[in-house]
Amino acid sequence: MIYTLPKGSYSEKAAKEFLKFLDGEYEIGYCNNIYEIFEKIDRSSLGVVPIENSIEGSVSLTLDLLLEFDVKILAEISLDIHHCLIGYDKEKIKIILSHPQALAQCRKYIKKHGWEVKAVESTIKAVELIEDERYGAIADRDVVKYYKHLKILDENIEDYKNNKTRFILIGYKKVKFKKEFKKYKTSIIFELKEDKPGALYHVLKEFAERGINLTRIESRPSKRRLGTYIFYIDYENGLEVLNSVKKHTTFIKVLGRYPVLVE
Ligand SMILES: O=C(O)C(=O)Cc1ccccc1
Repeated sequence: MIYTLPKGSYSEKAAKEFLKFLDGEYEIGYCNNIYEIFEKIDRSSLGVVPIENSIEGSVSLTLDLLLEFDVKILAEISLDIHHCLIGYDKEKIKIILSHPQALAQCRKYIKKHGWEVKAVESTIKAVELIEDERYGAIADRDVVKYYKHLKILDENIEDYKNNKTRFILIGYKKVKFKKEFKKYKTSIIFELKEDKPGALYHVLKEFAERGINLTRIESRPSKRRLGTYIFYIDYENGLEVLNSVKKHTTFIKVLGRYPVLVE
């Protein structure tokens, strides 16, 4: 099984993209939300979740769950995301529903129309909640194949061009791909040992001195005390810097070294 968000979701599109590269047969299992995907994955199954968008930034729930669950990141792909307005009659819409990421990527468009906003757990949940012409949803154009009573009322409504979302393949088992890939990334989570000037610099210095390119660095609340953080770093290629980083941290979690299948 490969678990993802509901049929017609962007995450399902990403799961189908991963399956093109994966060795072996997988049935797609549909979950209502990202948390459920992490809960469902076991030693023999995989999951696909969104992790970062070019307009809105990281999917913080995914980042938090990567710390909470012992899953590994096995691969990543980036997909172009073109949002559509789905419903009955654009002129009669009062409330817009969608996943928080989709709402944020269309913030200007929504504000221009003065609509109320309701965040739900997926773009497909949003489409399912369109009770009457007062409601509109932001989702992929293909959803009207599954919800034939609804129409595409507007297209490419995202606020900025080149809107891309990075999706990760997650699981507990090693997977085989149908071909070799050149570009690899490693993702780690760590907490700084000391809260003093230069503490983060000393970690970054370990990468800089080895000429290792960081592709992402982000801090998330530690959830233990206001003002204390954990850090997420993605960097190109290998694991060789980890022993040097470890001495500056209270803990370090290696999420995986994995191929970038589609940029
Ligand atoms: O709800 C979906 O369809 C998802 O896959 C989550 C999402 C929402 C907006 C952009 C990318 C992924």
